[in-house]
Amino acid sequence: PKGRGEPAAELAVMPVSTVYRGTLAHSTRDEALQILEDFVLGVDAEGKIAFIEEGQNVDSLSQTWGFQTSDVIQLEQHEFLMPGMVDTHIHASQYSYSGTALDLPLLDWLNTYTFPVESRYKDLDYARNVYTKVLKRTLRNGTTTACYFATIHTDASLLLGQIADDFGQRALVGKVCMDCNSTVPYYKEPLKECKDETLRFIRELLKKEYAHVKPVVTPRFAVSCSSSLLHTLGKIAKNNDLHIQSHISENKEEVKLVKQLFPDCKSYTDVYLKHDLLTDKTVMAHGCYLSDEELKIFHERGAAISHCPNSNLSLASGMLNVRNVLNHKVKLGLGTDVAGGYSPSMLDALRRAMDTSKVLSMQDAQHQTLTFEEAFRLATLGGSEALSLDDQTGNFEVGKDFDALRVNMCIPGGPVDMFPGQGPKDISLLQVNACVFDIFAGDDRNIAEVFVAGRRVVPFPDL
Ligand SMILES: Nc1nc2[nH]cnc2c(=O)[nH]1
Ligand SMILES: [Zn+2]
Repeated sequence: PKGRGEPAAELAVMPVSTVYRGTLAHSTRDEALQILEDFVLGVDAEGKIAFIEEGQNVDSLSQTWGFQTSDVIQLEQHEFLMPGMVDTHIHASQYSYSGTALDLPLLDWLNTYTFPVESRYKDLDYARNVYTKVLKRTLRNGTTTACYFATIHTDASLLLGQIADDFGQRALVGKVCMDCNSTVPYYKEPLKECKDETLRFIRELLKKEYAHVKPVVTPRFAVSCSSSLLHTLGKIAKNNDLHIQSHISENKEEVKLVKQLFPDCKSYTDVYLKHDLLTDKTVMAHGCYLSDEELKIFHERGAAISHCPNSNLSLASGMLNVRNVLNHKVKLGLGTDVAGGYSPSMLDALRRAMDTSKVLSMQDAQHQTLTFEEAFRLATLGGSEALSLDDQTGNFEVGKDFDALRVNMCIPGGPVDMFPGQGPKDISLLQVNACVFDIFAGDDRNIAEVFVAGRRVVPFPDL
């Protein structure tokens, strides 16, 4: 296979620009967490992974790929590289009030806090300030790919795309579509305007030809959208082969309301299915109350779920049974769902996913608890699969983009204490594993560098 021995012919002409040597931790199809001790990883001039080989081969690799062994970046024993994390569901516009306003259930929360705040993004200066901060905050926390909800405002949504490109994050950006809102009537668009503006958003964002920022068709959720709008958006996504994102079965009241609003549909899933919104490029947030039958439809369509455990707990919405979703072979990633979730950190999402699974285990002794390794996979490779971006990112594979975090568990003033061995030669595999597992207790202080497609995006350059 490529990257094991000789470079593939088509890669041979591409010189490597950076080579790392040390511990790599990532997920594969077969292994939730694979820890490769003393490996070398080469990144080519296009930011793609050129080779991944055992460290002892460094001399022959240097000849094959034309680099100096003295230029190899040696990671310390308390450092490792892991894939950048994929936030499959985050409301960039809600970052301005994250950490507050978590005292109401979903529908009241939307009406009381969310819609009034989102209406402010008509003001591009307001939008620029919040969107710049959310980009910096998520990147610093190791989110190399984010799937964003913006607001109903086209120009502010385009601005979010531009800021993501400026900072170098891989992003799907959605202009929010909603034509129903009886409680906060100033925050919606008439159907025709919503359609025209969505088309303008897609056209203008694609015209920019950003390397890693793409539009995603974004009906807010079935409650906020007429059947005509849902049909229109299904068609737009199909005609332009675009991603789709929305919310589904997050909260019991919401599920009840959707049943009333769409009496001809068999289930919440059926609403999206009937409107051509359930494709292999769809990611639906939450899904706490999906039936097994609905999960089967997700599997058949290749549609994904974004598990947002912080939000599910903070808004007391429900608990997704991740084990059941995985058993149905439905694509699954993690989302922060800022600001229903109070933390923009994917490490927090990883921890909350495990907490939720442990609560389910307390309630049902038969429940098979999610492991750290599985949660790690959901935060990285699982997320890239959920967004159908796993051909480009999600783990360390030759040919994929180098989206990576350089993690340092011994950062001065950091949140965890490490007790490493005496030196690189003495370190046992157990200690290497312990180092990787410590990221579970780590935070952004431990994320020393962040790379997207080979470009170093953290620490921030002076923009
Ligand atoms: N958590 C959450 N759920 C939603 N359902 C519809 N809109 C939203 C939102 O903004 N956040
Ligand atoms: Zn959401």
